[in-house]
Amino acid sequence: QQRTWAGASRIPGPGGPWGATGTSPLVRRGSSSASSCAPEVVLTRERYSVRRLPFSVVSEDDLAALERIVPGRVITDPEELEAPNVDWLRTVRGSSKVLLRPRTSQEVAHILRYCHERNLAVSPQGGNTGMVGGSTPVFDEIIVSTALMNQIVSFHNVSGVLVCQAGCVLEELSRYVEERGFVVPLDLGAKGSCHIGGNVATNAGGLRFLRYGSLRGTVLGLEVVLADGTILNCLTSLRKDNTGYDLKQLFIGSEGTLGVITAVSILCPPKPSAVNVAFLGCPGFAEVLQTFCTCRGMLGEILSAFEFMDAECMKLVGLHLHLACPVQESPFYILIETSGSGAGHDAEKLSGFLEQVLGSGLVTDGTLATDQRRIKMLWALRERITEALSRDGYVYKYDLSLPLDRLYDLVSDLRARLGLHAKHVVGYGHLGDGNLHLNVTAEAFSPSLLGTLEPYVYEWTARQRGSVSAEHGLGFKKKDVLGYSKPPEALQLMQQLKALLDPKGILNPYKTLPTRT
Ligand SMILES: O=C(O)CC[C@@H](O)C(=O)O
Ligand SMILES: [Zn+2]
Repeated sequence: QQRTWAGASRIPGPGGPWGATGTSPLVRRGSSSASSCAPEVVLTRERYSVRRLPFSVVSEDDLAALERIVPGRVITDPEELEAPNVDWLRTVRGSSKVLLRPRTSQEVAHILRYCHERNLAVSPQGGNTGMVGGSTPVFDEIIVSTALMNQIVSFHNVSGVLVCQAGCVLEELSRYVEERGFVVPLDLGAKGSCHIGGNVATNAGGLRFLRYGSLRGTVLGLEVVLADGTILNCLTSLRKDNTGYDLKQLFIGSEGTLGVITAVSILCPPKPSAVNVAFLGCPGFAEVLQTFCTCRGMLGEILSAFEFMDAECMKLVGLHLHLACPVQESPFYILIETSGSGAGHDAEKLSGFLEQVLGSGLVTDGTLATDQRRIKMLWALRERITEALSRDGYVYKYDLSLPLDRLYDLVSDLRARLGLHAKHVVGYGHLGDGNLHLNVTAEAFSPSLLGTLEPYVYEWTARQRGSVSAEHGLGFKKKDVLGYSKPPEALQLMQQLKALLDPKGILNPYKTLPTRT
């Protein structure tokens, strides 16, 4: 099986779940089949003591009926079901016995109509690259995979509007529109495996958020199949359409709990002709923030990414991925990307900015890339942190929105609090969006370490009026902490919307909304 990370690929070697150790980008997010030496993942229902809801159990008659809906695309082979039952982080595992591969929205509609009637639970699945266990079943839910729904429907080369099925892989869409002079307004480390439908269902943020904003703005229309099999065709390509409630927003970020997204219409901006990446070393977090202010002031409209990582992250990408630090060792590193339409103009602005931050001591060392190969190399240091962390052990992940001036305090605080109980406590993320990725690694999952981290991290975040999930969603792992970021009235309305759209609760159960006690 081919495994890819950020577009690069290789065949897995014998060296463990991530293949042989080496220098190439090896890991495909979304496939946890890995090699046979990978330790078994504990069943979600056991690790988290979940109670199965009273759904029907798939019978032989059901299998025959489903076979009539998607002939030859009903998968029941336990070996083939292993990977889709486990998340790519290998932290949650369901026990689904059936995976379906529809090709069309009509087939999805037939499947859901049938499951609704029979009270069978469904777990929609795209690339299975999420961070919060949102796309893997918890018990025996039927997995409905979008893998074969991978057709581009249309692309308009004046407006840049792309319409495609939900199962298109992000990187393939990027390649397609780039050949036509546009870019997809979304980019993330899992681009080689994630599906656009899953991206929209989770309202994925990613690396272009600072420039192009949320999918809530760039997704123009959606086609969604509701729990009872109704096809809701809101697949408009209009930029402006102020008629009634904006129903698509309900499904963006609903993680497959309100409907299954089957097609999307997305506005692609023109491809910038001049791209530069600067990688800088900073002496402290205060200087990182100062550099951000200076950068916004001096680069203005050409700034397209402002990412940061701490020294621990750099240590881990060096240790596990053999990526070399391109600048002098520093406590913090910043990656700045500019995207514009005039190479000369952008270069002039950038050199003025670099002169300023180096001269004032905000930055101690830096390197600049203008060619594709070096740009990719610098981005790899930031994009592949997740992969390096996964090789370090069990990873506790927190994805927080915090006020910029307090953004790193929680990392330092936890490092002191956890001491030797953790292997590494790292902080990195989309600083330009106020989004911290706080990750803690340990040799193995431990309930006591989890107890030290939670609810501490969530309480800390709530005190700052931050968000307990900036961009990864809630899925299975974070569903019970929603109340730290939303008031009880909002939670209640969410429950009511769920009951309205999915009265039997068959769509992605045990996800997004808190367990009712
Ligand atoms: O692994 C994580 O915690 C973050 C993953 C992703 O959102 C990123 O920004 O690299
Ligand atoms: Zn991120």
